[in-house]
Amino acid sequence: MGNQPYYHSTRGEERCSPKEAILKGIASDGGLFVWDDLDQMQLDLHTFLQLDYPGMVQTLFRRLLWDYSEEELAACAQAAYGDTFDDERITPLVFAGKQPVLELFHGPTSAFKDVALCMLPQLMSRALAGKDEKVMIVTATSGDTGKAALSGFQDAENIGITVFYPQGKVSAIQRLQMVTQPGRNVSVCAIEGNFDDAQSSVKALFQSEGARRLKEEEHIVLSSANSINIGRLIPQIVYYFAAYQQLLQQEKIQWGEEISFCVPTGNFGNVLAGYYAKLLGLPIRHLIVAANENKVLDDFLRTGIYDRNRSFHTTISPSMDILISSNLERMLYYMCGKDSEKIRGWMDELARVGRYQVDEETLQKIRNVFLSGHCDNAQTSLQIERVYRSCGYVMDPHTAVGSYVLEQLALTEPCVLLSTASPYKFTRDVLKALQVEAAADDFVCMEQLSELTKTSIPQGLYALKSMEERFSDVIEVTDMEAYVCAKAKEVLK
Ligand SMILES: N[C@@H](CCOP(=O)(O)O)C(=O)O
Repeated sequence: MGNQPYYHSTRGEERCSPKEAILKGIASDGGLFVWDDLDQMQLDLHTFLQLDYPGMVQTLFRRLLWDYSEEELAACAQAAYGDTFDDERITPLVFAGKQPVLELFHGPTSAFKDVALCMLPQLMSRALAGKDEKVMIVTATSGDTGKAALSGFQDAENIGITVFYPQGKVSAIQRLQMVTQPGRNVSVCAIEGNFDDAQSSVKALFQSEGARRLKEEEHIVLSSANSINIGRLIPQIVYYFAAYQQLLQQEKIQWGEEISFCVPTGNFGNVLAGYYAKLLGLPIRHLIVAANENKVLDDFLRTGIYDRNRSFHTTISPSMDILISSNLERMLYYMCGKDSEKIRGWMDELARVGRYQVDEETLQKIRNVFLSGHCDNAQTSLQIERVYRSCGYVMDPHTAVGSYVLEQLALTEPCVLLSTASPYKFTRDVLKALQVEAAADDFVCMEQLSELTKTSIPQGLYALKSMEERFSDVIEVTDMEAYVCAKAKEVLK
């Protein structure tokens, strides 16, 4: 395979081709798949930035997903981005006053997850083709991934999907988006616990007796639609380049000028994609990790100590209510000199005592790129209001967290704020922030917000009004393994 990137576990030797890594989702030792030569595969920016969005996707994937044929990549790009987004730029760059904002929510479910989850099912189906196996996708969500994954995998051949969300800890619209999902191969279930409980149990499931038996007896393998799967992560790299391209086109920056990105962060997948874009040659100065009250990452970036032993806060930016940030492991891998033993040690400590401390050299390298800050609920609301009053731009609470943190840092270089979801997914909290008395009905709230701000309600969200709720299961975390095994047999029979 020459210089082709073989993916291997952050925690050891296990190696896979791209298709195998996508099918597996997570390595057998619990680590995440990475490729070592990422920083030696710089893209030719002059050529790359001339391409349209699908062209950038194909060029990048040709490098990183080398076992897909040209025909497969072209078909994947067409299916994912042909006519699924409501803006032909896919991720349009707009301005809130002087602040550049990359809107990532123009896909079918109105969250940034769509950019990758319109693509992952395409990649997964082609990786599965010709195999005597079926795949059960198991996904944990704190609100946005779940719906985007359900929508992307709906009725995919030989693939089933189960989504677990924390009961009472997602927005009303996020819940409705999931529990009304059509499709013969989908299931949705609430768990008694928080996102971390769901995600940890999903990871453990891959090593479980249930998974072993599904594979042996039913030829069903488990995979993931979370950003632990490299097939989820790679499509997200592209929009960092798209942002740079649009800034150049709008003559806001000079060719080669370094810029920064501010990323509302929970599971660290989105901001990690930005780091990968940097390693691939995009002139990025800083990546800003913006946290809500669950500020485990902000504390880590300040002290080098990752400590999840703290209270879990349920906030108005629920998709970021996370204390175990999975993809940090991949960033640490690159920053600590690609030392799997170190990673294994830190991740073992995290699992055993909920805490680890990185060495000073690694921390310095990290802080050279990553800055951070946090924002509480009250500041989030105030920020939504302040931005709206100052320039008429209406942002969702996650984007507002980023906006607040960015303002606190007062950087000198141009910085793009990533807007991760439509405000209409969080209408009640946005109206409250704008000092409007919200109606009891969520769809009237959408109309109120639309009237007030003269913005359009995303069709997919308003359509929920007439959709039937299909899923009402609520289970204990300890029952997740049995639930997935039963659903896999049911939907993939
Ligand atoms: N913020 C996410 C949590 C899962 O993150 P992912 O990027 O790893 O899928 C959500 O909204 O579900």
